[in-house]
Amino acid sequence: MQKKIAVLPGDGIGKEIVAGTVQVMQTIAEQFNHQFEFEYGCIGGEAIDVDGNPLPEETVSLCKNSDAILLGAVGGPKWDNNPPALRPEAGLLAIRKKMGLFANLRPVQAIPSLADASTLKKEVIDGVDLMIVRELTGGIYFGTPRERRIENGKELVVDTLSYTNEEIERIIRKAFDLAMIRRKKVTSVDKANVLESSRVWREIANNVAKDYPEVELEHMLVDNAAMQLIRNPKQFDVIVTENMFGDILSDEASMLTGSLGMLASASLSADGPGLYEPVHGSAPDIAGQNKANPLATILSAAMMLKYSFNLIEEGNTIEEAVNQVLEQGYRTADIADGAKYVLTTTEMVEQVIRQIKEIAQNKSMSANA
Ligand SMILES: NC(=O)C1=CN([C@@H]2O[C@H](COP(=O)(O)OP(=O)(O)OC[C@H]3O[C@@H](n4cnc5c(N)ncnc54)[C@H](O)[C@@H]3O)[C@@H](O)[C@H]2O)C=CC1
Ligand SMILES: CC(C)CC(=O)C(=O)O
Ligand SMILES: [Mg+2]
Repeated sequence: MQKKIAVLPGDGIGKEIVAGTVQVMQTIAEQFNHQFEFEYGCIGGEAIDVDGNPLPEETVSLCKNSDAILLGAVGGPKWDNNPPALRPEAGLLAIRKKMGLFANLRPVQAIPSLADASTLKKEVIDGVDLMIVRELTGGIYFGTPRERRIENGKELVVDTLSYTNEEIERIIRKAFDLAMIRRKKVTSVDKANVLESSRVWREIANNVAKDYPEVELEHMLVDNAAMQLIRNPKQFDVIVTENMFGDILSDEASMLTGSLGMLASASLSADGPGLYEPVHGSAPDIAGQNKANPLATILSAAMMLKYSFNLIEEGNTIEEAVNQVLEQGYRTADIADGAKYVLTTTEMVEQVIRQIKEIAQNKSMSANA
C-alpha cells in the first residue's frame, strides 16, 4: 500500500516524539511491504517564528493533499503572551476546523503492566476500557464573540459557547456508532442543570438514541463524571461530550493508564484525511531533554493505520509491541515507578522497533511453516 502522510511535529517535545513515531512507521512499512511517504509541515510556535502565522497556507494544502496527518504538539512559554491569533494553539484549532475534524476519539485502556505507575488503586483501574468521543470543532474554543471590551466604563471579557443542532447530532451519532461495535453503552456528559446548550445536547441525544435501540444511553453531569472516572471507571464504555469537557476529562482519564504520555487520539472528519496526535501538549518542562514518553504518539500512529488505512494487522502489531515492551519492564521517566530500566525517548523508540521486528518475523515464520 502506498500512502502519503503529512507530518507536523510542532513545538517542544512534539519534535522528539514525532521523530520516533516516523521511525516506527517506517519499520512497519518495511516489515509489511508498504510505502509511506512522509512530508513535513510547520504548525504552532515554530510556524509563527518562520512564517508569522501559526497555520501557514502551505501546511493546510499539504494536509489536504495527504492521506493522513501525524501531529506532535504545539505551544510553549515563548509565545504565551502573544495576541490570540498569534498563539501556537490557534494553529491547532484552525487545522481542526479547516479539515472538518469534528470527532476526536480518545481511547483509554488500562495497561496491566503499568498498574504501578498509576496513582490509583489496581482494583479500580484493572480492566478499564473506555472511549472518550470529544466534539472538536465547536463549543467555547471556537465561539464568537471572544473579546475584551469596555462596557459601562468597566472591562468585560467574553467567551461564547455555541453549537448548531447539526454539530451536536453528528458527534452523538458517531458515539452511538462506536458503541454498536463495543459494549453498547453511551454516557452523554453535559451540564444540563445550567447550560442551555447542554439541554439541547440532551434532547438530541435522546432523539438519536431512538435509532439505536440496542444501545443504553445515560446522561451524566460533567462534575459527577469527573468524580465517577476516578471512583469507578469500569462503568463507562463510550463517553460523548462537548469540546472543553472532553479536553479536561481526557487528561483526567489518562491517569487510568498511568500517564498522560500514554494516551493516543484520532481526529476524524466526515470524509477527508484523519489527524492523529497524542492527547498531551508540548511539555515545555521536559522539552529538549530526550525524556518524553513517545508511546502516546506511537499509539496514535497505530490508530492511523487502522482508522485511515484499514491496516488492522499493522496497527495491532504496534499495539502488541508497545504492550510487550512495557511487560518486559522498559519505562520512560513518567511511568518509571519501580522500573527495571528507565529509558530516554530514543531508547524507548528503539525497543518498540525491536519488538515490532520480532513480532513481524514470528508471524512470517508461522505463515511459512
Ligand atoms: N495538542 C496540543 O498541541 C496541546 C498543546 N498544549 C500546549 O502545551 C503547552 C504545555 O501545556 P501543559 O499544560 O504543560 O500540558 P502538557 O500536556 O504539555 O504537560 C502536562 C504535564 O505532563 C507531562 N507530559 C506531557 N506529555 C508527556 C510525555 N509524552 N511524556 C512525559 N511527560 C509528559 C509534562 O511534562 C507536564 O508535566 C502549552 O503551551 C499548552 O497550550 C496543551 C495541550 C495539548
Ligand atoms: C489547544 C487545546 C484545545 C489543545 C488541547 O488541550 C487538546 O486538544 O487536548
Ligand atoms: Mg487537552
